[in-house]
Amino acid sequence: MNVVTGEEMHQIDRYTIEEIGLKAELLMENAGLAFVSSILHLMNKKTAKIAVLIGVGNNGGDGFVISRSLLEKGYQVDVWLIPPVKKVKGTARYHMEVFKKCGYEFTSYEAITCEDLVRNLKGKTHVIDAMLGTGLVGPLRQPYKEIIEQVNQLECQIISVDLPSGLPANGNSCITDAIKASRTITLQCPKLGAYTFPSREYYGDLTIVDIGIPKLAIKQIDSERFLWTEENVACSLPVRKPSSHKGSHGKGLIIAGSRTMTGAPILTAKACHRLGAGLVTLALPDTIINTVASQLIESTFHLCPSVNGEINSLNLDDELMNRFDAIAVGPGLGRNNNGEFIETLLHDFDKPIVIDADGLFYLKDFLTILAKRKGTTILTPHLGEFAYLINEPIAKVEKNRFQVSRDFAVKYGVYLVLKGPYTVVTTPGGQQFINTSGNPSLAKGGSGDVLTGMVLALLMQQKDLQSAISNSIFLHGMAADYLISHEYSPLSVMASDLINIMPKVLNSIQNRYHKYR
Ligand SMILES: NC(=O)C1=CN([C@@H]2O[C@H](COP(=O)(O)OP(=O)(O)OC[C@H]3O[C@@H](n4cnc5c(N)ncnc54)[C@H](OP(=O)(O)O)[C@@H]3O)[C@@H](O)[C@H]2O)[C@H](O)CC1
Ligand SMILES: [K+]
Repeated sequence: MNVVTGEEMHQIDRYTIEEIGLKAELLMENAGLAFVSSILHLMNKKTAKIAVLIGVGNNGGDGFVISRSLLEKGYQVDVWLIPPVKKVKGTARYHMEVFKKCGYEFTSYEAITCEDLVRNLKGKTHVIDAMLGTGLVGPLRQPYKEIIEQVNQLECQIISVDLPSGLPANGNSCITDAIKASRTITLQCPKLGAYTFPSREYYGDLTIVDIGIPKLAIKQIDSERFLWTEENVACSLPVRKPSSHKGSHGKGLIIAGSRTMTGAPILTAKACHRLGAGLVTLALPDTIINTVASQLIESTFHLCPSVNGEINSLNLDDELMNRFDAIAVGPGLGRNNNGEFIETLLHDFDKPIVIDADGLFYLKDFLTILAKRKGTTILTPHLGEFAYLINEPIAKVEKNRFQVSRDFAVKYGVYLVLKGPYTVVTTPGGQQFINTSGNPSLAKGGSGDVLTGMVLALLMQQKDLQSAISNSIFLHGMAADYLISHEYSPLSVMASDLINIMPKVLNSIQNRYHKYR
């Protein structure tokens, strides 16, 4: 599913209307009806008292269709038109006339004061925000500003049409005043701002509804941003052939661990086994082998000479190294040596390498080598690690995370996994895939180590690397979602729980989508 900017959405609308010939009035009707179908379950017809706030443009036009549809169904609805009536034009005007001809009325904000409106809204159970949508330009003007300030203080449910009014669709501009919705029903394509912070916090729960825009119109924009959903995972997870053997599912090497971080290699290796890797070897500092090996019965081990309890060199000749199909390096390595073995890997190993955690810390010194590397490289930083890697403040990375991660991935020819809420995977070609699973229970030590093992496992089993990476991230988040919907709280989930619950997560996805198997 494409994730679009406001401008891209307008291009899609234009193509649908002008080239394909679907009438704007019909699209608006579809939009309003799809919105209503998706909220009916939230409203009790006997007790719901609904207000619809209608703006000057087509978002307001959707509001007229929504109001008519709810009134036709017998709901109690008060409708408020915010701009002067004469300013309502085009498709919105058409639906305003239809609304009136059906015998319904609205109150014009022009004729009353803000206090009158607020008094009325205080008695409502639901306010539908159809004031402003993707056509917002610049800082919010009056009278929307004063109305939005008041609406945000109400205690009722606020449901926004397409996006919360006052919020820029693209998310990265400065937010002054915007509706703080309890729920947003987005029309056809999710907007970029819904996956950017702090913009996302204004959306509340997000639902995306189909309003009948043809796929061909969406293809025209040549967008490079997509959502990666459960359905994408279900259709692309590897299926084992009856004739397969352990060599068919990859031989992975994990270079991890140090004297003070013995848990990281255990988590990474266990997660890698759990997601189906054929063989997993752990390269560890020689001093911690007993501690780690006692927790891992499925892995084999390679001992590396250590200094200060951290790996100092790999002690792997080319032949030995090239027996592996992929390598993951970084979890719990420590930062007290010079990390020259990372340079060796980048030079000598031409198959996929996943670099995480302290591996990324060392990588900063070898970025020129990274840019020249022929083999595939996958970097999995969180915001802080990425900000350090590119020498920028965290706040700047957060605000422009789509742009900065794209710039980096294209410049260095890597797959960049920028972790956090709505983790973004950027391919070396610049396409971006936004993850839709997960919850704040993942913000805990060890959860990144688990993800690294999962990425390593799937990339050895799937031809398409982007699917392999996005699937690992989705399953990792889905494990956290599964846990908190089954008696865990976001406080209690531990990284090892993600690994332990994975069989149930895989089963649930495979059962639900058995048509793809
Ligand atoms: N996705 C679809 O296919 C469909 C979407 N629909 C809905 O249409 C809106 C987008 O409609 P549009 O008319 O382009 O935009 P808005 O509804 O946001 O209104 C734009 C007008 O708002 C005024 N404006 C702009 N910026 C500000 C501001 N900062 N402060 C106050 N007012 C502002 C301005 O009007 P003026 O008269 O004041 O100049 C703009 O012209 C989309 O979001 C969907 O909800 C269609 O229904 C169907 C298809
Ligand atoms: K809106």
